[in-house]
Amino acid sequence: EIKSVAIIGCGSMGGGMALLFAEKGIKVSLNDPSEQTVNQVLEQAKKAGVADKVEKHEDYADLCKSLGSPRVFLFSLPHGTVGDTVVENLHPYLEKGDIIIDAGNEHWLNTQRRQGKCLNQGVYYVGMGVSGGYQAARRGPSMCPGGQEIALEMVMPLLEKVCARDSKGRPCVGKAGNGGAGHYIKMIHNGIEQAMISAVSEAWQIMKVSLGMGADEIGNVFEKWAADGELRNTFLVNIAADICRTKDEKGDKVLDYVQDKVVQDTDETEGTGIWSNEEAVRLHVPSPSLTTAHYFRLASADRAQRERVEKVFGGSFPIEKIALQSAKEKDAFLEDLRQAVYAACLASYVQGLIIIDKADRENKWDANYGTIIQIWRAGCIIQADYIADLLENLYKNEHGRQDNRNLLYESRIAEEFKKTFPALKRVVAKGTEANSIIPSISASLEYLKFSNNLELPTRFYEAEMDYFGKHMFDLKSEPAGQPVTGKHHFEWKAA
Ligand SMILES: O=C(O)[C@H](O)[C@@H](O)[C@H](O)[C@H](O)COP(=O)(O)O
Repeated sequence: EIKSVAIIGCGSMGGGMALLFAEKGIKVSLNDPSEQTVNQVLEQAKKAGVADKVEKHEDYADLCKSLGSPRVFLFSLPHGTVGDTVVENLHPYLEKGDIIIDAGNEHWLNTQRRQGKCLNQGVYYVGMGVSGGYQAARRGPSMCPGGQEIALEMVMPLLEKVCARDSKGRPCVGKAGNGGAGHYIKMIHNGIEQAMISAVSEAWQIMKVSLGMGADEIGNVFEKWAADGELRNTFLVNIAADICRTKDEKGDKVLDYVQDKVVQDTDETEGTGIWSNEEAVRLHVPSPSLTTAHYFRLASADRAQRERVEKVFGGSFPIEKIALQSAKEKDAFLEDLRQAVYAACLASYVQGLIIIDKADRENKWDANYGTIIQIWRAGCIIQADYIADLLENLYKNEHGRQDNRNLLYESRIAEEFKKTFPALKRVVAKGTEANSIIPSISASLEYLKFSNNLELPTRFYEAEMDYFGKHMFDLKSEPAGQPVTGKHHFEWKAA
């Protein structure tokens, strides 16, 4: 049984997990290049009454000596080369059977590379997505470990001690799959997270600007949405109500002085938001809800550019009121808005899970979809009870499946989209009329429209590409899925 763990990287996530492990009786050895950061955790450990369980170690030799067997090292580090440097510096002190758990938002290819490298030394390397933000790291996060079966088997009891649990008390941790599956699935979680946050934010602005509602009234609507129905206990809707109501010590609404930009280093080329969308494109998975949300984030991040463009345009396109004649009409529109946000959230899940399925086939991770849904049931940012129930039932007996797991093939999913489609369309129609900014909600509508249509305007798209590029088209008469496609070209010239 694992009774001790070394935490390398004691920032908000690592520090939170250190205290959590200590509270569960695990002996914790801390290491972080910043003395101040380590001392902060030691201070918090004192306050939490677990000072006897937590100690700091400046060098790796000392850190390794402090651990019982099997020795477990948990990394909470920024993605990129830092992880390689730590593995390199730990290398001389590592022994056969040691286990490294990388709990950062690392790129799955880096994880797989390090898994291979460490295995040469008989050291196991688990790439684990940890979700729920710093609050969850302290009280019990959702965890998505992937890697060698034997290592997952060994660490699971430790992780189940500290993980989030769902409303039925079930642990939100499980074997996500082998290789880099754990970090890959967390990466896609973050892509879905961005799309859901975008949809909730778009709904917020429609209520605030186009319906002229006050912060408390909007907070009440979010609370109502999170209490029951398709958005019940959706984490991002739960916190949306809090955000609308949060006041500072002077009694001012904090949201009122938050700048409208999602912080993103404009020269940042890494990060789960970027990678998840690169994967969508690379694997040919149409994921407009995810990708649009990411572009929206990028556009927001470069405020200076927006200010300059606003000047060139002589102002932005004014967001207008949505004319609603009565309280009854307003309630009906708010209900449409609720369904539209739900449809955008479900579309994000569907797109994300199709990406995971394609990558899983490519990398033979033997990902377990029932487990993925259980991991996302609580403690994580995309937690959404109704969607989890829906998918849990679908994935009940998923093992041994042959065909690809495209959730759009599921009649149960089709029913949900058909049910919400009219409301989603009305919101996009009224929102577009009022110049509301609804990139993810409208992208989700387009996604539903082009995903089941057999007369797409892409016929003309292909004709244009064949006209100038000899792109070779299929014939309408040829059944879809023909082994060889694109056999026909025509020398287009107006007769
Ligand atoms: O589950 C979580 O706790 C979040 O998904 C977290 O891991 C995520 O990375 C940041 O919220 C996004 O931040 P950036 O996209 O700015 O890295």
